[in-house]
Amino acid sequence: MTQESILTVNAGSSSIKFELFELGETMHRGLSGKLDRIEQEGTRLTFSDYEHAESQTVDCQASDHFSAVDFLIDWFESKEILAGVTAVGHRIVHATQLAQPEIVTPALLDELYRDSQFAPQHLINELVIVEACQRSMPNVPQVLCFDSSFHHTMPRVASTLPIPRRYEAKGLKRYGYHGLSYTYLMQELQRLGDPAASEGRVILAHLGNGASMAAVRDGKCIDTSMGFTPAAGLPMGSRSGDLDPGVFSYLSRREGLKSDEFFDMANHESGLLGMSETSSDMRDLLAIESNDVRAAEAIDVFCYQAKKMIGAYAAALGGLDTLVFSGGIGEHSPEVRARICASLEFLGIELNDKRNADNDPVVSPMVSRVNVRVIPTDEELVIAQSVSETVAKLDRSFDQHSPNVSATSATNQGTQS
Ligand SMILES: Nc1ncnc2c1ncn2[C@@H]1O[C@H](COP(=O)(O)OP(=O)(O)O)[C@@H](O)[C@H]1O
Ligand SMILES: CC(=O)OP(=O)(O)O
Ligand SMILES: [Mg+2]
Repeated sequence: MTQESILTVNAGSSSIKFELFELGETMHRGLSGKLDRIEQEGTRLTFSDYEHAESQTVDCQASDHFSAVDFLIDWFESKEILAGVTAVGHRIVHATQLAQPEIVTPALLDELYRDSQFAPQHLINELVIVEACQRSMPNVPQVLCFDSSFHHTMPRVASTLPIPRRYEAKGLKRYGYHGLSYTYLMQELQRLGDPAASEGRVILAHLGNGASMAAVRDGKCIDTSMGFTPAAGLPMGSRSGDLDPGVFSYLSRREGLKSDEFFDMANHESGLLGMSETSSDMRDLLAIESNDVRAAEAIDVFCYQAKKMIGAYAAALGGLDTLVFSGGIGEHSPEVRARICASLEFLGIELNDKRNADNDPVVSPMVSRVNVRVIPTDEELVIAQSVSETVAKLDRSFDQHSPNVSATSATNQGTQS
């Protein structure tokens, strides 16, 4: 019998991650993988089974995101991965209004395509893969899980952009992203028994290729560093983060830079990559910084801006109880955590060198005013949980209206033989 499962899809600007959660009495992790380096040299698919953790790699001949999606769906079908899939969950970075996961409808897809300029590097890529999954699994519910939902609790003082009021009616405000990661981190804080999870002042630092922070008071987000688009806030792998608006007007007047060129510069050529002129990857820069002043400066700017953001959020929260590092850099780099936290003792932030070097779950000393934690994020689990809850709700409403129909019985008849 085919194993029933939920498929999660997390499409980013240059990668698509997926994972199967097998359904039984409890959910079990199955196959997972990542198609990365999309639109670069050497696009490849790496996958592994949870049980047999050794990963395998397949080369992918894809010139753009669209052909990479086709490649992935063909690979799923060739491996008969989709036959048991009863629901698919997608990470969608932006939805202007929606606070809860939603089952996709044609009207919702149209609305998201209309809004795609809110997150131009992400949203189109994500919607293309939703449609590909719909074509391949026409009878399977596709659940959209929104990054921006986590930040709906932000007060107006944090979400309002200081530009003429008329633009707000057109949707120009600060939305915030990385919300699925933040949802997981708050869930973990709760599970670990950290009292600040429900009552207290928490800063969550998701430092990956994209980087942001969120300030959370009594379990609710009150501010976050990404804003109208995911290009705002901290410097990132290749995104600038916050920029003086004068930079665009100056470059457009002096160098004739067009808005599309400015977009590419700020999103693809800036951040660690732009400052180091070498790489957007923190590991590469840490490896060469002792001999390369540009790499050293790029890391310094990244850590300095992160430190300032912590100071700003401690002020917004009226103090700090817990600081969480996550994302590829936050989880794996003792050096970056140490540089960010240096001289923040006045806020109660201290690191224990040994624990920090070991990437321990708690990297602050045993007795410390602020708990400094390292929590590996798990956006996939949040997506799978949301799918399971959303489909259960759908089942209940089917049960009320039509007792013989069940959404979870809708396995992928489109690909089953
Ligand atoms: N051991 C490490 N030390 C420093 N940086 C690391 C380490 N491992 C991963 N990283 C960095 O994490 C970043 C990628 O983060 P990740 O969260 O995996 O990215 P994505 O946003 O694509 O999900 C890269 O800059 C990478 O260099
Ligand atoms: C929203 C965002 O920046 O996501 P990522 O870090 O996955 O690029
Ligand atoms: Mg990520």
